[in-house]
Amino acid sequence: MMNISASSVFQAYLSMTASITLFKTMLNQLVPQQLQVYIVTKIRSYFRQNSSDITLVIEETDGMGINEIYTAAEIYLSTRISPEFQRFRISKRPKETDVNVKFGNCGKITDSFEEIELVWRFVHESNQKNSLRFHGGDGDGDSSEKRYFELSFKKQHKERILNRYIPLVLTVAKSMHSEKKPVKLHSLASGNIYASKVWESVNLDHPSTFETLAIEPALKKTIKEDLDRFIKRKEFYRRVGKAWKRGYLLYGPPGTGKSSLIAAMANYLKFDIYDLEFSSIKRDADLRRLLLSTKNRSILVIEDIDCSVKLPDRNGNHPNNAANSSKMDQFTLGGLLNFIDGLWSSCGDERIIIFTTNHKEKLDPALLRPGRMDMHIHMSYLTSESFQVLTTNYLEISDPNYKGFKEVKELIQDIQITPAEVAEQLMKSEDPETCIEGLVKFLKRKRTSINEELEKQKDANNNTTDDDTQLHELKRIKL
Ligand SMILES: Nc1ncnc2c1ncn2[C@@H]1O[C@H](COP(=O)(O)OP(=O)(O)OP(=O)(O)O)[C@@H](O)[C@H]1O
Repeated sequence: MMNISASSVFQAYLSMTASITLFKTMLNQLVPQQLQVYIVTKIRSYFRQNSSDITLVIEETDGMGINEIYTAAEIYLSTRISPEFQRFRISKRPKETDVNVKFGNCGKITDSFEEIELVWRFVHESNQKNSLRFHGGDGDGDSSEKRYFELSFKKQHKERILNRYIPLVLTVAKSMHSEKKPVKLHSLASGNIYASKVWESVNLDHPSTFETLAIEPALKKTIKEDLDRFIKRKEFYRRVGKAWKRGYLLYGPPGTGKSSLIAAMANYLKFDIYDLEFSSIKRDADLRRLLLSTKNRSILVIEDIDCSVKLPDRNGNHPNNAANSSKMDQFTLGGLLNFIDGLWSSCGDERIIIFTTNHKEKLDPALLRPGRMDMHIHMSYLTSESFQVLTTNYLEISDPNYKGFKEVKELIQDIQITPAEVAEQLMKSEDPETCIEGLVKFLKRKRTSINEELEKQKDANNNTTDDDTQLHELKRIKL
């Protein structure tokens, strides 16, 4: 038996390392870089590729911009990482809840589709380091770097892969992406009044959800069902030839949760919000440009429609008599309505538009015409049931018989109080009992002041009626 000592193994290792180093140096000196890359690529593809196979190359960019298939593949393949992988890339953007895990040092990723075996590879070429390597790093953004996926499969499946598998990858990635993406709030960038307005966005940081919303449970259910139906009905809208959009009018006193409901809808659907402030728009042309730059799957919000701008009527008659101003610089109600009904909604998909107002009665009837706003939602004062939602959220108390609740509910029935007012009281202490005691006192004070005001009005009108029913009705008038 041959006796091999540790030192002889070590010597052999040293000489082999020296030979490899010498070979590499000679290769680098004698063979130009680009030729090296070419040779390595050829050798690699020779070993990898079977002649009956075909390989699709999906580059990160197509020379003009991001290649959507590349981005989709990255997202899609993150779900296909097998347990034997040893190297991963992880990332997390602000407001994202999950950590994104992508493959790193990638040998190959196998997938199957309709019993077709597919092999994905991720390739990262970097000319900067004179090397070609399989790599998963994000790199430093150097333009000499090239990243792409290779997708290999049997030639005969080419049509099925191109027509069915790739679209599937795109769809899966789209839904995964929209689930994870933070909801954005776009508003008009302020600045030079002469410059064109543009949208600027921040992450919507509004924690409101349907669970935290203190509104009548039946109304909540109706709104959620309406949204669900809207989202599912792409084919329906197409069939009946209507733009895939839905309009909601939210009306009710300040502090009843109109803005909170909008945020809850956006969080529920994962739709971005475009907050359109009318007062900063001067012409139809600006409105058109801004609306056309909104994205699909979004909610366009126009708050306080009754007071944001003095809307001219459909014939262009301005309330302040705009006889002097040319029609070109006017922002007209017609311009807005045409866009809601026409061009804007039909050149995009999954559009929601929401108007809010504290005074529905002041709105131009053209806005309220049937078919324009699909659903009118009345946001009303607090009820016993919605009070319970607030206590669950603010005090973490869901027991309907908790000390003091009975009294609060009786007072709520007697006077009109907004969720915002009660929410404020419930935040005054960390101790629930103290909060409820404070709320009872607040509601009693409010009731007293309402009664006093009513008495004053009665005296002023010389109204001596003792009719209790009338007094009760008067009590429901909000101060
Ligand atoms: N229905 C509600 N459910 C839960 N919280 C509410 C509700 N209504 C109001 N609030 C609380 O009051 C605050 C103000 O409410 P919000 O801005 O949504 O009311 P609004 O009706 O839009 O008022 P405005 O008409 O003045 O814009 C919210 O941040 C929220 O904390």
